[in-house]
Amino acid sequence: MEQFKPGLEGVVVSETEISVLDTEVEKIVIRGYDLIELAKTNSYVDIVHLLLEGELPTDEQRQEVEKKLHKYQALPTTVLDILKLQNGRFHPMDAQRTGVSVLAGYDDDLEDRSHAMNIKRSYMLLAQLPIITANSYRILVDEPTLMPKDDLSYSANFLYMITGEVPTEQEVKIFDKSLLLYSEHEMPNSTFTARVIASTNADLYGALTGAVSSLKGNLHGGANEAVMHMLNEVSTPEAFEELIREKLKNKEKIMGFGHRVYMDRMDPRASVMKEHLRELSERDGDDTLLRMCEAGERVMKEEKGLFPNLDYYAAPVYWKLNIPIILYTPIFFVARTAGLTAHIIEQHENNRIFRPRVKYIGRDY
Ligand SMILES: CC(=O)SCCNC(=O)CCNC(=O)[C@H](O)C(C)(C)COP(=O)(O)OP(=O)(O)OC[C@H]1O[C@@H](n2cnc3c(N)ncnc32)[C@H](O)[C@@H]1OP(=O)(O)O
Ligand SMILES: O=C([O-])CC(=O)C(=O)O
Repeated sequence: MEQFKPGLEGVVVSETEISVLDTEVEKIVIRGYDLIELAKTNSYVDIVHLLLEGELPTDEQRQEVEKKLHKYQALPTTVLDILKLQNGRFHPMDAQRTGVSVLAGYDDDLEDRSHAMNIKRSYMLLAQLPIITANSYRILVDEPTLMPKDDLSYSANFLYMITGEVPTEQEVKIFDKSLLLYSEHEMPNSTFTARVIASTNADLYGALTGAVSSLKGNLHGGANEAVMHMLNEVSTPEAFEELIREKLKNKEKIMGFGHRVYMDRMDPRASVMKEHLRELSERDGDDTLLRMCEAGERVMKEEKGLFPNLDYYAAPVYWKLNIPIILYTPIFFVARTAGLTAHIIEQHENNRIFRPRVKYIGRDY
C-alpha cells in the first residue's frame, strides 16, 4: 500500500486557483495577491469579490457587492423561530449549522449546481449568516433580536447586531480587518471537509454545514474562544506566564500556538492582529492584555519553540471590541464562508470524488 501520512501532513489534495500558503516567500497568496498586503488597503467585502468573482472590485463593483449583501439580508423568519424553540440551548456555532441547513429548505433550485446559482447562494449566505450568528447569541441570553440597519456597512452591521451599539469607525476598521484575515487560508481542516463533501456532488449548504462542524473544534477555529478563556483565568503577565508553564508541565496544549504550516515563525495574520491589540490598548489606556499575550509568546518560544497563530491575537482583540467569547469562532465561520464557498464551487466545477485508502493494523486475516 502507498505511504501513510498521519493527518495528511504535506499531502497535496487539490489543484486550486484560490489560494496557497507559500512558505518560501512567506506569503498567504489569495488569487495571486498577498493577503497581508491586501489587509493594508482593502476591506473584507473586497476579498469577498476577489474570492467569488476572481478579481478585486472597482469602486463601482464594491458598491454593488455591498448593495447585494444588503438586498439578500431578508432572512426567512423560520430560522430564528427554530432557534427560539430550543429555549436558547444552541451554541451559536450549532445555530449556524442549523441555520445553513434550514436555508437549504428555502432554496427552490437546490439541485442546480451551476456557477451562477452557487455564486448567488454564496452572497445570500454571507448576507444572512451575520444575522443568524448575532441573533443566536441574543436568543441564547434572552435579549431582543436585532436586524441590520440600512445605513451601515456589512462589517459595521455585523458588529452592531452583536453588541447592540453602533460601532465607532476604529472598531469597524479593526473588526473588518479580522474578517479579512479570517476569510481564506488554503486547505485547513474545514475547507478540506467542505471539499470532501462537495466532491460527492452534495449541495453547497451540505458542504458548509460540514465545515462549521469542523471549525468548531478547538484544534481549529474553536481555539480563539479557548485562548480568551485562558487569558481570563488570570490578570497579570506574570500569572499568565506561570499558568502556561503549569499547563505545559501537565502536557496540555496551549491554545493559539502552533500551526501545521507555520512551524518556525508567527502566523503573519497574528502579527496584524497584534498591532490592532496595541491600538485598542492605547485607546483604552490599558495594555494589560497585550503584555499578558507577549508574556505567553515569550514562554512558548522559550519552552516549545512555538509561535502564535491568528486565533491567539484575534481573541483579545475581540474581547476589547466587547464581543461575547461564545461568538469568536462563529465570527471566524462567517468570515471564512467567503473562502469556503469559493472552494465548494471550484470542487463542483473540477471534481473527482475523494476516496483515499487505509493502512490496516487490525487482527490478522
Ligand atoms: C486559525 C486556526 O485554526 S490556527 C489553529 C488553531 N489551533 C490551536 O491553536 C490549537 C493548538 N495547536 C495545536 O493543537 C497544533 O499546533 C495544531 C493543531 C494547530 C497543529 O497540529 P499538528 O501540525 O498536528 O502538530 P502536533 O499537534 O502534532 O504538534 C507537534 C508537536 O508540537 C506540540 N504542540 C503543538 N502545538 C502545541 C501547543 N499549542 N501547545 C503545546 N504543544 C504543542 C505537540 O504536543 C507535539 O509535540 P510532541 O512531538 O512532543 O508530541
Ligand atoms: O490553516 C490552518 O490549518 C488553520 C488556519 O490557520 C485557518 O484556517 O485559518
